[in-house]
Amino acid sequence: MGHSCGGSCGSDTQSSCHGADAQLAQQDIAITRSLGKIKHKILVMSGKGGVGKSTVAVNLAMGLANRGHRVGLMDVDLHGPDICRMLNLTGSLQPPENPNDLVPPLVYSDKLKVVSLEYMMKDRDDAIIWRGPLKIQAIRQFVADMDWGELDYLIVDAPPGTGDEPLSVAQTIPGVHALVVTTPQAVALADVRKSINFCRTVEMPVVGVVENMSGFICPHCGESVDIFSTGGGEKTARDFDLPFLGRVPMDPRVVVAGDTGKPYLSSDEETPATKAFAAVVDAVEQRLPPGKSAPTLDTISPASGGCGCGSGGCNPDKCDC
Ligand SMILES: Nc1ncnc2c1ncn2[C@@H]1O[C@H](COP(=O)(O)OP(=O)(O)OP(=O)(O)O)[C@@H](O)[C@H]1O
Repeated sequence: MGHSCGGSCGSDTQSSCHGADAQLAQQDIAITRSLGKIKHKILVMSGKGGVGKSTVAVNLAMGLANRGHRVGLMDVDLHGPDICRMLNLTGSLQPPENPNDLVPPLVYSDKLKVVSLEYMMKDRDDAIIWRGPLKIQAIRQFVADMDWGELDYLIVDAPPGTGDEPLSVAQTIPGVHALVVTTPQAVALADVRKSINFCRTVEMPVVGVVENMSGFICPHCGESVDIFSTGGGEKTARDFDLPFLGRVPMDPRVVVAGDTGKPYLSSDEETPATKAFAAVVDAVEQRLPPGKSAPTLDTISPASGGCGCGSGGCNPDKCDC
């Protein structure tokens, strides 16, 4: 009969516990190998569902790729993976010829590669009912197995909230920065503050806040109507001493673009929404320049003295106030 392992792995036997440790260590090596040639990794987060996180992720990826940067887009939203639909990508991931090789992502264009956890489902309309540890393991495996090659940016779309998926990404992808998407109304802003505090807790630097669905531009008279109010995202960014990356208005063409699988930024049309998305891309490029490695927590989310005091948390290692 086997004896219980004294560690925290919950394994029945010491040998299987050590086996699991070795497997995790192997996976860590594979993750480092898979992510080693990627300059910047950005996790697109939101406190609340339906605020346009996937829309921002797709258009950010598209905008960066349009400027000639090599971009990867990874959908780890197990419960509602939308990225492939938004890009009209219908292919499936092909296993490499040599089973020891990494899996090539789908190719959207020569500058944009895409993978989605959707490809782990037998039927894309199936609902996923997985407990936390299984989700964490799936995300680790997914990151470890992908052959991204050299990239300037990897954009990761996670489900809303501060659950297992964003936590797994924060813990699995070294050097990842969060980009927080919100809408301007008070209920969304309350949730976004939780997201920012989550980032502080897991020590994930925040590249900035985007306020989506900020005003509706009437297609008839061109006047802006503040359906969900406006300016709340910018104020929240200011309150937390974080960069504000821009405000994207509501535009029915954004919905059509997502539903028909043509990212809005792929159109040549100049509208307030395309200009706003382009401004967000400018801000990301400026804060995380493609030719440079990622700045540190202190430079990206400056707080008083760099310690976070007065803006949602204090890191005692850095605090001398
Ligand atoms: N600026 C915008 N103008 C008009 N519609 C928008 C805008 N941004 C997003 N939408 C629409 O809002 C809906 C929700 O967007 P999206 O799926 O990107 O949100 P999400 O936050 O990723 O959702 P989920 O919580 O399900 O992951 C979609 O129909 C999308 O087309």
